[in-house]
Amino acid sequence: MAAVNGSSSNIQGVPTHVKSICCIGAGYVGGPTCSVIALKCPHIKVTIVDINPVRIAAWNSDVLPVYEPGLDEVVRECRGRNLFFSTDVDAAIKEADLIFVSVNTPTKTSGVGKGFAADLHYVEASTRRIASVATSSKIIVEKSTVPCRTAASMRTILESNSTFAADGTQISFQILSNPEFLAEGTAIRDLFAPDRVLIGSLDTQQGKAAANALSEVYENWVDRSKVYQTGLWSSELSKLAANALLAQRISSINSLAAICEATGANVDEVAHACGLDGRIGNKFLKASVGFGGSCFQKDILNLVYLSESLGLKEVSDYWHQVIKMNEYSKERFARKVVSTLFNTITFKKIAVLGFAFKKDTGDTREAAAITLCKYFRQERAFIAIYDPKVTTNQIMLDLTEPGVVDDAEAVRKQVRIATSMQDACDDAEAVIICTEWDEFKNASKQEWEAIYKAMKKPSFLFDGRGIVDTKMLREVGFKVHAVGKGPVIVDPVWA
Ligand SMILES: NC(=O)c1ccc[n+]([C@@H]2O[C@H](COP(=O)([O-])OP(=O)(O)OC[C@H]3O[C@@H](n4cnc5c(N)ncnc54)[C@H](O)[C@@H]3O)[C@@H](O)[C@H]2O)c1
Ligand SMILES: O=c1ccn([C@@H]2O[C@H](COP(=O)(O)OP(=O)(O)O[C@H]3O[C@H](CO)[C@@H](O)[C@H](O)[C@H]3O)[C@@H](O)[C@H]2O)c(=O)[nH]1
Repeated sequence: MAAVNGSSSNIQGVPTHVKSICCIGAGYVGGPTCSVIALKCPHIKVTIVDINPVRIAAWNSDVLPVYEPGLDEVVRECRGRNLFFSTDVDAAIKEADLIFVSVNTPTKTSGVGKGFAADLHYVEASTRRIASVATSSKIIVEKSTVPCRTAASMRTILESNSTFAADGTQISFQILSNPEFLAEGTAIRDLFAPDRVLIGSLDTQQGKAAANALSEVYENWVDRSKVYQTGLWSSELSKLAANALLAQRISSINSLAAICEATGANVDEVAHACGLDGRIGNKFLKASVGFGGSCFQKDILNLVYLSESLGLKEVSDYWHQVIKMNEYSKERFARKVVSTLFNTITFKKIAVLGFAFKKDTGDTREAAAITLCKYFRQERAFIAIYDPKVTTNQIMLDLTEPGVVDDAEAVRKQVRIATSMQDACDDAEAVIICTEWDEFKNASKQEWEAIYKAMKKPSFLFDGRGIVDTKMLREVGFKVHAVGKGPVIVDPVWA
């Protein structure tokens, strides 16, 4: 293996051929994204750093902190070769000629913009760290999802604090926006073959040179035609816009699911019929209990806040409705469970299949299952949860109300973590499918028969993801409710 280190050439202080990359933030984005860069660019040294030593230790172990199909193989191939995970943030900053800032940007929980605006203090801390330790010119890349014009704040911080290199020349920073579009569960596939790579830069010679240097990194495996260079603000806004448009489709189909249930129409048929129109397209029209994940809600709230700050109240109200519809979908589903179980689930056992916000990830951020389980807890049900990837600790943490005395103990009494579908469903009155894991989707008729046999009668099944064969399950004996597919048939004479 050739040496991966070495200094790069530059145009007016902008590194033009990237040799060393630092990624600040070893999370769901920084870890997989920069591991794939290391795999595809063996001539570049990639160091992923984080202030969280537990996370870094996990990245250096056999059990990575992020579950993603294909990620283990990527990391195994490059780690120790040109991919390194470290807590030494300063050393990695100093060595790099390009730095990805890939830290978390959660919704603010206090202060101005509470509940809507993005909390940018992790981005600012990283930027200040770069400014204080850098001893050479660098390209700084916003990978985190940020509000429009964040790059301007970063630039001000960097320029106000920039120092001199060893040869006496002032060091300079070029800021790029390069939002990430990967979806969890398919991150490696998405990174290997992205629909597009978006790079925003200032419209200056140095800005363009920096954008070209980053483009050159991606062109090691992505066709140049897929790299789209724009202005900085368009790039920042495009990330929020893309997520808002995707989430809007889900809220739209979920609103139609409610109409389907009231009329007897089938939402899958409606989605298919609409999706056949090339202008509409068939993707992202799967009705569900509601969308989850760390991004959609956070980024739309960010867009709502941005619009309101700009005095665009109607625009802000418009996007806020996407979130409200999602909340309504989750609540409508939970209410359906209670009303179908004869208006009470107190002391009844409810089996919840799936806790992650989607399949093929262990991530539970904003998962619909959390909202449902909290609702069931308030109705004083006993809950048995099975998820193939989410840990017991994570589930207990997610269901415990912060600040409520003894709630952790109460959760332990009310919630049991099961080891299999069958284990969760034994003696239950109802099964609730919250995540579309293949294990649930592909369960055989015999498996469902065994589950049915072990449940209380009547046995109800609520499919929040539209994945099971409702006809087959009705043959087995279940009373089935699937989102957007008509009313629950409790008594066959009503059929
Ligand atoms: N999760 C996704 O699928 C996804 C996809 C696209 C974009 N994004 C965006 O990417 C960003 C990161 O998301 P994530 O899911 O990876 O978050 P994450 O919480 O999993 O990871 C962020 C990491 O940054 C670290 N960090 C925070 N401040 C730091 C600092 N000053 N120095 C070093 N490390 C620091 C944290 O310890 C954490 O490990 C967010 O802005 C998010 O909106 C996420
Ligand atoms: O037709 C659909 C598609 C998705 N979902 C749900 O929507 C949520 C989000 O799914 P998905 O978008 O596949 O996963 P994320 O990892 O949240 O990815 C989104 O958020 C990322 C973070 O910004 C972006 O990078 C991705 O492009 C964007 O798809 C999940 O709960 C899904 O179950 C539906 O209910 N119906």
